[in-house]
Amino acid sequence: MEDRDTIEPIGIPSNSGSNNNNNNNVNSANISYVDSNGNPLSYAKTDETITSSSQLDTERKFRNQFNALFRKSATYQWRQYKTNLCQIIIPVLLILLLFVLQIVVDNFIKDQQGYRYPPDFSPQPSVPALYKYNETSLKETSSCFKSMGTYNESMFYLDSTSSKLGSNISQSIQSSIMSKEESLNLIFGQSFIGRYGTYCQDTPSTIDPFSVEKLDMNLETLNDLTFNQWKEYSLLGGYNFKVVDKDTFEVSLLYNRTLTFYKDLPTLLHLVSKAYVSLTGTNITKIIYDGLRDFPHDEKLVSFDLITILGPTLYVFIFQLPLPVILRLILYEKENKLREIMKMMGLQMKTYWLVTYIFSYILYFCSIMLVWALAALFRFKFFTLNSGLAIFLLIFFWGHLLVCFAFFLSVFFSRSDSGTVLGYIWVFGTGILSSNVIKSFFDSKFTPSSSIFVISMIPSFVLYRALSVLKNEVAFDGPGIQIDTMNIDRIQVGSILAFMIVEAVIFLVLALYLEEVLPSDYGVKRHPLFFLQKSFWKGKDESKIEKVQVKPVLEGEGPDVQAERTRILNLPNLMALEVLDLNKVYPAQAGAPEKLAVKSLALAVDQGICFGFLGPNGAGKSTTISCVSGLFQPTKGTARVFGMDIRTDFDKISMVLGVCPQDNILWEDLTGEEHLLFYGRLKNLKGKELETAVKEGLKAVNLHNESSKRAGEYSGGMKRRLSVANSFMGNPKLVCLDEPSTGLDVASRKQLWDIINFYKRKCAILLTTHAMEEAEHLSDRLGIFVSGALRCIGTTSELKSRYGNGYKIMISIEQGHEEPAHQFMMKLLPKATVLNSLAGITNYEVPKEGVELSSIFNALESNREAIRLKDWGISNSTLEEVFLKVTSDNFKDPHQA
Ligand SMILES: Nc1ncnc2c1ncn2[C@@H]1O[C@H](COP(=O)(O)OP(=O)(O)OP(=O)(O)O)[C@@H](O)[C@H]1O
Repeated sequence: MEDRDTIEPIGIPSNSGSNNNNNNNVNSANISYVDSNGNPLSYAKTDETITSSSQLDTERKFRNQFNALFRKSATYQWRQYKTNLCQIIIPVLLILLLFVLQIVVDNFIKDQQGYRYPPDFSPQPSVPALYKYNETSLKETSSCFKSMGTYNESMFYLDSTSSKLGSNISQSIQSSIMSKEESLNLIFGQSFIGRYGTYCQDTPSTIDPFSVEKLDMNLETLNDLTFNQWKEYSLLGGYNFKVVDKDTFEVSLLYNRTLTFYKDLPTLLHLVSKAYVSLTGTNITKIIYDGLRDFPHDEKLVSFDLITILGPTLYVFIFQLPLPVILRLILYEKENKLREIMKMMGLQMKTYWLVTYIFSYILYFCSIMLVWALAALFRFKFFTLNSGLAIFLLIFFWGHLLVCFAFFLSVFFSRSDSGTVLGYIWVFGTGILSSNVIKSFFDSKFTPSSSIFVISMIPSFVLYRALSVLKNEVAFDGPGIQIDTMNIDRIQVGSILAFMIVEAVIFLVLALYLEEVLPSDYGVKRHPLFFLQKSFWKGKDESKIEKVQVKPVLEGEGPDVQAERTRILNLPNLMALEVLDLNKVYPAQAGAPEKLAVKSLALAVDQGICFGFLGPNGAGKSTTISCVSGLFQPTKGTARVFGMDIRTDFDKISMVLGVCPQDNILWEDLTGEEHLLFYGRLKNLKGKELETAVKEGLKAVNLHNESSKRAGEYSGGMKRRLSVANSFMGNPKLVCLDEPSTGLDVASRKQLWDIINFYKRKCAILLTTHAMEEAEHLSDRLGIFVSGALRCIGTTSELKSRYGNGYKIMISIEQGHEEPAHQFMMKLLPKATVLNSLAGITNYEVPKEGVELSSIFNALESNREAIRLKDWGISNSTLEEVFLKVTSDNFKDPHQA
């Protein structure tokens, strides 16, 4: 292992002779940025010198990155099988529930003998006239009519399309009424209603429904005619006038349920009462609507199609259920900064979004296809009568809208829990709203198309619209949507799908845009109008980028920090990292004012060395690393990695950057090996090279025996070692290690040091630590931070000699002889001061200047007996002392002029 005290810059630093100078007399002139030959100082200790960034492999290859991310996501999703299974099983359970409910309802109906549909008319309908419709019954008409109950009045039949309308009809009927015939019956065809009235117009009042010709046929013929022809002639309804005279008007109404869905009942009632009023004048005393009855129709079992009725309400939940799952998938990586670390290590965001899209869609698609298969198996009319193409198109396009909408929502959340909860609230909230409120807008003929348009802008509502169209077409024995009816006025599948596509595109664009510009905890954000900037479309114009020139002098900085500034202005060769007057201000947050975390930081890290960042908590070390690694955008100033600017070339930089952040950023469900494979692939490794790199990486951090264990099952120290191994994958040229040894036991820490020492020379390392021993052991150069600024910079020995307090001498004296021994020491070293004295052991501090170690050694050894000296020792200043001194509140740089 290297002795850090022997590491000096290449060339002879001009302060190297200052070790023996009196600290208080050292001034800025003693610390220089040039060697004895006047060349700028270089500390580089690399195996392979890089002279231009073009020598580096900075290309982000889409194929490799897609492969890396796809494999990682596939493995991750596979491990998430419990969540994914739930996602699939819940809709399946809902379908099963619906199926079971239908069975229960069917059984209930079967048990309720005498129950007839529809049940909720008032007054209650009379028993419908039933035809036992079959070949035999048609032939044996007389027996058929027996089943028609008490219906035995004569009827009048009218259809305006028939030639039976005549000018003398009115009189004929009028006279029939006036002659108090027992009963009159009229049947109207659809064209009659269509011609004379609709619900909202006044026209019905002008109609005289008695202007009909009395049909000369008996009841049987009439019923036969009604039964066999109501479909053909589109008969809407009829009247059975039971009592019609000047005082009383009693009528019952016949309706054609199949044709009108009861919609025309009010019109029919309105027509007849108006006609009666106009016929008889105003002296009516009684109008009795005696009842309703169905047209004669085929005998069939009364059924209640619960599945079709409840379908859209339930399907709107089922089709939306993947939303919270997708949100969780996206927000897990966002919350745990996994997305940011992938970005820092080179991942292109377009690849990230593409792969996330594919996986989200697959999740959705699998679950919905299973629902479809199951519902078809159970013969749900919604899925069996409607055209398969219409259902597929709905599933296909809704999936895209759902995923894009999830992307959009994810922008506004940083925690996966809150996003998932909102997802569920959204699914159930909009589901309930759809079937209770929105339904009436879609069902009503009077909702303006502009309102339909606005409502359909909400994804859940456009889904409901599509589902209810499909449902309407199968309800009441409808034939379902077929390919040739998909775009008819009532259905408009095309326009609904178009809505979905347009919305999907809008939400996707909005999501990607907001991700770029919306302030968030991490990441570099763009100007809100970035898309108007030329550079967005045509690439960056280097000449337009503000040049950052390091200030040669900054007031209040010590001479070594200033010398570093001058060195940056006269760099000897390409640096692994140049930090150029970097400032970072954290904006004010609730209750807390804005914080200047890094102040005009200027330093350079040579190739192949380890540069240590020391400083108390909150000094700005992590912030500096975060700016260099692209987690935060600097407020002012910049940094260059191998000459590439972090403001403009981060895409390239990320390919030669390795980052081990302060927290372990890992996928709990991926193994150590899978982590390394992912980062290796991301950095363009493949085949044997990748395999070897993974093996070596795992061995280096001593995880080779735990390589197939999931990161979530690792101990804290193992996770830390894996984070370090991740950062060194793929031959990075600059590695940022933020407190890598936190939480490691002594053995692991020593092992980590070996790793860092192993990688040194292959790449430059930026190391923050609170362990002085570690800093001393690993760092070729050190900078001590206080309150966001560098207070001193240099090699360990330089710092010790500049800021150390001198030698420490310890003597151990036999009991009772302490005083003469102390007198002896003060005579030998008049400038010595006692640090502490206890139980015969006294510690002295002696300034270095004017002290010769050999003379102290000789004096103590030759007087061992005389002063009753049991033991003694001498040591240099420690880095810890330097640190405590430099970071103390009342520190005044003794070298400052
Ligand atoms: N996201 C943030 N928002 C606001 N202020 C922040 C944020 N992160 C850090 N700070 C503040 O910036 C200052 C520098 O913090 P930073 O984490 O860089 O210090 P550090 O030297 O790394 O400390 P430590 O040794 O404890 O990790 C601190 O005062 C801290 O409170």
